[in-house]
Amino acid sequence: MECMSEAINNLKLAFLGTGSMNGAILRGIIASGHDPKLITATLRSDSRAAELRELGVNVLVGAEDPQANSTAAAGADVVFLGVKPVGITALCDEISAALDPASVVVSVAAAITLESMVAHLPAGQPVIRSMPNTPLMVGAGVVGLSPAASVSQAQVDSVSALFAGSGDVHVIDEEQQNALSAISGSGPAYAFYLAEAMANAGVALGLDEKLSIALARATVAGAGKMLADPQADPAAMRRAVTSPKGTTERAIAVYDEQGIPQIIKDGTAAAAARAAQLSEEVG
Ligand SMILES: NC(=O)C1=CN([C@@H]2O[C@H](COP(=O)(O)OP(=O)(O)OC[C@H]3O[C@@H](n4cnc5c(N)ncnc54)[C@H](O)[C@@H]3O)[C@@H](O)[C@H]2O)C=CC1
Ligand SMILES: O=C(O)[C@@H]1CCC=N1
Repeated sequence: MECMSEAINNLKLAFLGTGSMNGAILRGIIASGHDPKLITATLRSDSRAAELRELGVNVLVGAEDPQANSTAAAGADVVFLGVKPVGITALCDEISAALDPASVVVSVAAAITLESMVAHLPAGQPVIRSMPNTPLMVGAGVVGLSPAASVSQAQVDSVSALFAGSGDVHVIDEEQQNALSAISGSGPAYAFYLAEAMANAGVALGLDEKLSIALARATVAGAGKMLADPQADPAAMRRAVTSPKGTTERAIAVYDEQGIPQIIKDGTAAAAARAAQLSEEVG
């Protein structure tokens, strides 16, 4: 593992389209010790360039330099594609001539299949479909990786090690990507939604809004920290808070009666179905 961390420490990285998701991966990788001087990030406009430059990374802005993505990709060992799904194949076309045959292309886009990327990259180019999540930026993320047949085990290990400094890595069959996306890719939004709903509920119970937001935020964050233990059992932890004939029991009974578990199933099924639909539309 020490050898692997030495090997990945020298990798040159390119982040093409450095918005929320690529920005979170980049921050996680820097926080885990990667030299920012080995990283080049591109943006379409310069509105976020200053904050990226403050991290010590090289920033190229497409509006000022039409070659920005190709320049960043050239000579990079790993090239993260972080634009919206609809822009991924065009970005593959744009950078194809600049890519080194040994560079590993890692797409973070929902729904865009390996097959569609392979069709827009040079023959045999190593490419990985990934589904990360934004908590990577605080070292508490999750990512699912699905490598194409062109990717060697050593390359899978390198990309896994890059992510492993800031989160859990799961190598999965591509068929599972839409389901993983519905749970861990979108999942941070569900936790934030719960915090929002709890804050609003506190206000309805008469709490001051600022206090209610502070309570909801710290409670969801604290519960998340407890869940971070790999041995944590969410059901057992819920039961530990739920005293027989106590207050929590009443709340959970209402949630069960109103079908919250089924509602969560329906929501994640809708997210996975949307990914499949997006694959048809743009993949
Ligand atoms: N936001 C999230 O939590 C997650 C997002 N994703 C995936 O990440 C991808 C990006 O999503 P977000 O980061 O949320 O969007 P975003 O809009 O925050 O970031 C996209 C960035 O790409 C830039 N961009 C667009 N076209 C470009 C081009 N041709 N060259 C260089 N830069 C360009 C935009 O200016 C923007 O900064 C999507 O494909 C999405 O499916 C995956 C998992 C989670
Ligand atoms: O909402 C989306 O489409 C992306 C993929 C998972 C999280 N955000």
